[in-house]
Amino acid sequence: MEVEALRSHFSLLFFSFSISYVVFAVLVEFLRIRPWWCNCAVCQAYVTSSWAADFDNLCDWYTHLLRTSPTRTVTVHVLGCTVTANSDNVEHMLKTRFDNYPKGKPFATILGDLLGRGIFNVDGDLWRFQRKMASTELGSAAVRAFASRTVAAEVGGRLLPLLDVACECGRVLDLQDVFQRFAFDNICKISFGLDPGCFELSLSLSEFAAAFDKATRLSARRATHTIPLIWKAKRLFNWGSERELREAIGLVDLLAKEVILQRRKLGFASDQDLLSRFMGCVDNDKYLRDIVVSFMLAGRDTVASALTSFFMLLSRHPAACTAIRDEVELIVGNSQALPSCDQLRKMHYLNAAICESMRLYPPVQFDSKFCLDDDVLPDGTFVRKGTRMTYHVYAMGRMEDLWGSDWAEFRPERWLRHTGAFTPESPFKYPVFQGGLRVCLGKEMALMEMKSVIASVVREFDVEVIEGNRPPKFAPGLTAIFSGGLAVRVHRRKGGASHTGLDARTQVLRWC
Ligand code: HEM
Repeated sequence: MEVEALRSHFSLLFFSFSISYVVFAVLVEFLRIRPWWCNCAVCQAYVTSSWAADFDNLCDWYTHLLRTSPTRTVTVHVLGCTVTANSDNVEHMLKTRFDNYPKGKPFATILGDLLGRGIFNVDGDLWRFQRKMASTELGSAAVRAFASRTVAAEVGGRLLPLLDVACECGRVLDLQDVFQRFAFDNICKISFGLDPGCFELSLSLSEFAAAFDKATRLSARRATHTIPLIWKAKRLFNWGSERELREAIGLVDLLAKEVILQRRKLGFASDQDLLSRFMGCVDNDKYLRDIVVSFMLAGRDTVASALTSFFMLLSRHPAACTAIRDEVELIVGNSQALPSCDQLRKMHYLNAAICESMRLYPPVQFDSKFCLDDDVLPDGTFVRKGTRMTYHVYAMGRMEDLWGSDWAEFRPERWLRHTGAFTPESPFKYPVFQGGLRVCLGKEMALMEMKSVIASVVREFDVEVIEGNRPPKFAPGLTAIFSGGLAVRVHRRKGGASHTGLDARTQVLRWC
């Protein structure tokens, strides 16, 4: 009887606590500056999703809004978000008034379950510590050389043999999936000193990859709610998408745990990879898990997305493909060896083609910060304290005032001087790798990785994109992933070397 009474007391207590929490959260939500309802045309189009009648992707709708705004800045009141495609505003946020535009607490809450205290999700000392460690590591000559050897081994030992096998059996490949596996292997080897082939996991790597995709997609979805209380309540009661997210993050945790375990097994004191360095000064496994997940996210989807859209564009621009082949032949000659780092550095046209492709299809389509104190942007827009301030990279690559009237054309030449030398653009006009104090730390590595893949693949294969002229549809998420992937058929070019030795076939099996 006493147990029964205790149980009903406990239930009552839990019930009252939940109700009080919900009432408290509702109050907090309503006291915020953000209106939860707004009749303006932009907010109505957002709330009712009527934009979808005219645009394939949300990013295309934002591009249209920003193009028609005289300041290239718009506000979506129901999201408490100001979006800009104005390069002066971007410089203001990322450099001039960096301290007024941190990631902020709301962002940390939205991505907190997935990224925890990893570099993407923190400000202040936690960010400075991780940035210092990572930039020392990724900037060192030894790591650059190691990264270049690793990428060459992945290209020669796994990627090219896989394409060979696909050629032989006339198989249709999802190129996006192939590049995700390739980029995942690379980031694990370079950042953690581990080959995913050695992981001892209860599920296959593709099941973990699917969980990773789901976790990023559902985390990003939180930011699209006009009333954040909805996802917070769902999380509290472990309902629907929030339950799915919790399960997916559970698998991501298992994968990160395995990475840390393997690194410990192999010993980390003498190793030079990024994770070993962090392990030398961090003894908190949850913090190490957050660091591992952030680097997986940084290195896998961004590079895979950039390579996938590159091959999609190349299939529509045969002249650019010929120009890349000519450049590779001129620099590498008839040698069967993969291009070296020095040779890749000399490929100016290829560099230009990659930048041009990411102008139209940036892997990170937009990025947000939070305004700490009331501010006025260079274009005169007033930004109230607590506003989410987003710079829209995808829209910026499509602005006539930034790129000229031929902005819609894929034209690598716009990045080349008359001498043929590559000329970079201001990172605030082209914030594909962000700019200012939090500029991407993996930029050079990513460019080397992409050049190595493209130079090696176009030399030996023709990549035919199946039904390649449809505009791509992006899956919602933190990076630009094509929903449905990119279906291709690969054909070996005359004189292309075969990579299908027995050894290579065994390697390929892991990716099939
Ligand atoms: C094409 C490939 C890539 C693109 C387009 C890209 C783009 C970006 C962008 C836009 C940010 C800013 C994100 C934010 O603050 O919210 C960023 C940050 C970062 N990226 Fe990359 N990235 C790429 C590849 C890589 C790779 C391969 C690494 C590998 C190590 C990497 C490591 C990082 C790190 C550590 C940061 C955080 C910097 C900080 O907050 O101080 N990225 N990247």
